[in-house]
Amino acid sequence: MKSLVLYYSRTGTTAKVAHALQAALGAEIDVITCPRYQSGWLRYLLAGYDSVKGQLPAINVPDIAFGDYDLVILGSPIWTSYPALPLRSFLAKKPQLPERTALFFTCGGHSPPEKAVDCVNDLLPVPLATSLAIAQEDVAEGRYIDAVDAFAAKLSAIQG
Ligand SMILES: Cc1cc2nc3c(=O)[nH]c(=O)nc-3n(C[C@H](O)[C@H](O)[C@H](O)COP(=O)(O)O)c2cc1C
Repeated sequence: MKSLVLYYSRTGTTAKVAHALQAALGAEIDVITCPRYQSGWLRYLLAGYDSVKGQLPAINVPDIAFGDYDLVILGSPIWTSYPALPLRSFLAKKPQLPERTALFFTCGGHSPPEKAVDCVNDLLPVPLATSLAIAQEDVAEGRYIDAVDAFAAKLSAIQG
């Protein structure tokens, strides 16, 4: 079974979870980048402003045939209660994702992830197989490995 973890991360939290998930699944991994929000406070404010406006940024996406995978797991932070704009830009391009697509978010923990999960489901032709949300604080303090392992076990069962 061929699986791919594809993530966007502005400050490294989502990247940590993505790499732990890759290791747990023996998956391939790749990244979406977005120069517009790269680093610093001004870029943070811009990310928040654009997110409220729903203004989708230019992104760099790896040149991969996503449909060739049995399972693709998307990863992203939550911004203003929604998926971070670079993931929304990616989904707006209507990539050919496999039927089994899953999702994880990292978040500050001050807004429930349901709205962001619904937003991704609205942008996909087939509903997500499953999803996970992990708080940034838990990642920073190393309390995410059990959740990632449980998620990986669930994903392996989905893969069959
Ligand atoms: C512009 C912006 C808006 C955010 N909005 C939310 C939010 O609505 N709810 C929440 O729980 N966290 C929010 N966060 C916090 C991020 O989701 C959290 O810090 C995440 O783990 C960062 O992931 P990263 O390090 O991979 O970029 C926001 C962060 C940014 C930059």
